[in-house]
Amino acid sequence: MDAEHVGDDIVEILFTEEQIQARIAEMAAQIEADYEGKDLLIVGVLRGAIMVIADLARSLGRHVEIDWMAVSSYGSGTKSSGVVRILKDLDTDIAGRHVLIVDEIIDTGLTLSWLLANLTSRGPASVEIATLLRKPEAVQMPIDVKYVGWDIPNEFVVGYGLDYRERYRNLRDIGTLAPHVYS
Ligand SMILES: O=P(O)(O)OC[C@H]1O[C@H](OP(=O)(O)OP(=O)(O)O)[C@H](O)[C@@H]1O
Ligand code: HPA
Ligand SMILES: [Mg+2]
Repeated sequence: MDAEHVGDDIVEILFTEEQIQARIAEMAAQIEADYEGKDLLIVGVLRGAIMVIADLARSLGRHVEIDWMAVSSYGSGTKSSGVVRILKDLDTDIAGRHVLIVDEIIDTGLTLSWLLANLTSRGPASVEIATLLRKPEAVQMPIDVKYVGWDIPNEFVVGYGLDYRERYRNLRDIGTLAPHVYS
């Protein structure tokens, strides 16, 4: 039977709402310092990054433009398919712009290494990556990531934008899903 409450299938909370907000504020301070005097375009990776972008952008006390790309490599499962598809491209011409790609998780690295190459080919002044979470043990495609919230173990996590079959994105905390949900 379906769980009634969004938190019902969470076995362990890894990061609470408060911890997430505090870490994002620290990342925002670092980004502000690094981009002082430069224009900044944040590229959010739909759909998982919606919460990070909403909170990171509001933690920045400076002007910032936000655009979105939708790519998908996971479909409905817990394993990357390795094939990245553009579902929605940027509306902005990024040539000559300082671009910061923001996502909520780097797992195998396939999505962001592909996106980094794709955006780099458009001639931006700079491209960097910020991610709230990274799984060092899962990486198949090493990438330079300038801003990382936390490195986490190789477990499937949900909440704060992260989904399993489109559910749990609206959980305020980040946690691990009970294996019975997907096994
Ligand atoms: O490092 P990787 O193994 O490539 O995994 C990371 C990517 O996978 C998830 O997106 P997903 O394709 O599930 O789309 P979603 O954001 O709509 O959930 C997540 O939001 C990252 O963008
Ligand atoms: O651990 C994860 N949880 C949810 N979505 C994901 N996409 C890549 N890794 C994950
Ligand atoms: Mg997903």
